[in-house]
Order: sequence, then structure tokens, then C-alpha cells
Amino acid sequence: MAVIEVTDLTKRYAGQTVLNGISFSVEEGEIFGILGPNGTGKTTTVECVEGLRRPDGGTIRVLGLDPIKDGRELRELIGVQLQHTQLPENIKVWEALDLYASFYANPRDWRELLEQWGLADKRNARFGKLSGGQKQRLFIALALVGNPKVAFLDELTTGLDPQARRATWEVIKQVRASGVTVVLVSHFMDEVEELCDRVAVFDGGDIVALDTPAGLIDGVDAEHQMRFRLMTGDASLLSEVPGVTGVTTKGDQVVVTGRGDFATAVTAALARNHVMVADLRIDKRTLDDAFVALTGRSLHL
Ligand SMILES: Nc1ncnc2c1ncn2[C@@H]1O[C@H](COP(=O)(O)OP(=O)(O)OP(=O)(O)O)[C@@H](O)[C@H]1O
Repeated sequence: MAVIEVTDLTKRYAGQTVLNGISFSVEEGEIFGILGPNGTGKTTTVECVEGLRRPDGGTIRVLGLDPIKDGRELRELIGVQLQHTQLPENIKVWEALDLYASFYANPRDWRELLEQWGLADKRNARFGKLSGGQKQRLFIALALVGNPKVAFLDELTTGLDPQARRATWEVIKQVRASGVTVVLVSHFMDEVEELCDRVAVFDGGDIVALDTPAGLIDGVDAEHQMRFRLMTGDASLLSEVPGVTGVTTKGDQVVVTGRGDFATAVTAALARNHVMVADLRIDKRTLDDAFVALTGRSLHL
């Protein structure tokens, strides 16, 4: 069942079109990633879906509701991660959670969230005194305190160290397992690859691809490489193998470049021709490769 349905969404600012009629749907219980370079309309899209901005065209339904007309009802059912400037420096952690819980008819017990997000010993700390990672975890806890059916998380692990990022991913998986649908705006390829069931890649106000992370990687016809050490035989025959675009040999080291599933064909050709190799490695294609192929740029400049 789709919990979010967006059809032909358009948005202009001062006559300039920033969303060109995009369509997508988010299924119940999935983590749906929104990925794209800066200024490509990700925040605008998410804020239209949340009912914070009014579209110029198209239709949006979230849990069957219209985010503008049914805004009050919808706000009871969704959780939105705040931006850093939106909490006073001197509010205590428990006060913030208690305050946000009071906005909802059926909130979660925020003490549980303190435990779940590793903030129990910071219960009485003031927001301004928290570390970047603790602030980030508090924002996620606040997005979940209303017991939402859909949570919108933006730049989930910005400012967290590698260990804290992994810990956050594990808790987000638990959130999904509890049945909450998550919309995740992210700049981190590893995070999207680890967490998202499906990803929409935004570019220039359009969705240029929408698939699972593995599907996006497979769908891109980027060149990649396999390497090995030649033990016996001749590697030059590999240049005839379908998909292979280049073979370079330096001493006994061979690098084969190709497209698609050329590695399987290369391995078969090696076996057929009794060429013995060692230390065979295939460079894994990544979501970053797919992203570059789709948008012509990398997010990690
Ligand atoms: N309130 C506004 N008034 C005018 N222009 C805006 C407004 N909000 C956003 N824009 C412009 O619309 C375009 C899309 O912005 P948006 O914030 O949706 O992109 P984004 O993909 O979320 O970018 P980022 O990754 O930097 O957050 C940008 O060119 C931005 O400058």
C-alpha cells in the first residue's frame, strides 16, 4: 500500500521552475531515500509532502490526506526532523521531548526514546550543552515522539562519528521494523546503500532514476575493472571477450576493463583457454558510480 503518492508535482519560486512535474510513491514500511546534488528540489519536495509548502501543480496524498487541506489531521500522523536552529539553547532534553509529546494526541513514552537513542544520562542536560551527535539523536527522537506513521529524516547522520553513524543506522532499521515508513534525505551514499529500500535520484527538478540501490548500481553501464596475476598462458585473448573494453598487462599483473557482466565472461574464457590466474579482484561498482553516471557529478567533491 502506498502511504505517499505524488503525481506531477510542480513548484516555482519567483517564476523559476524548481520541480518539473515529478511523480513517485512511497510504500508502507519502507525506507525511501531522496538523493541529489544541492539545489535540485529535494527539500522543496519533502516540504510539499509535509504540507509546509504549497505546490503550484499536481497532487499529493499522504496516508490518503491532502497535506494542505487536511494539514491539521496529517500533522498528527507524521514526524519531521527539526533543523538545528529550531530549539532554544537552554531547553533541557526531557523538556524538549515532553513539549513535543504534548503536541500529539497519542505520543510515545519519551523515556523509552531517551533509552533507545542513548540520551538517558543527558535527560537534564541543556540543548546548547549537547555534542553534535547528541543533538542529532535528540532531533531524531523528537521526530518519533508523536508515534508517527511516517517519519521524515533529513541529513540523519551529519556530524556523527563513524561508530555513532552505524549505531544510528541500526536504530533506524528498528524504526522500520516497528512499521514506521521513513523518508530519508541524504547526501551519504553509504547511508543510502545501507538503509534505503528504494531511492529517488533528483537532478534539476526531475527524478532521473528511482530504484533499489542495487538496481541503480546494476542499471548503470559504467566501466569497471577486474585485476589478476597471470600464472600461465596469455591474457591478450581476453580483448575478444564480450563486454571487455581494454586489457593492459604490466609484468604478470593484468587489468581488464569492461562493461556489464563482463567479469563472468572473462572468468569463463580464462578457464576455457586453460589460463591460470591468481589474486583475482573485481572492483565493485558503487552507488556513487551510479550517481555520477546519472547526474554527471559526484556528491563528494
Ligand atoms: N523560498 C524560496 N524562495 C526562492 N527560491 C527558493 C526557495 N526555496 C528554495 N529555493 C530555490 O529552489 C531550488 C531548490 O531548492 P531546494 O532547497 O528544494 O533544493 P535541495 O535539493 O533540497 O538542496 P540542498 O541539498 O542544498 O538542501 C534552489 O535553487 C533554491 O535556491
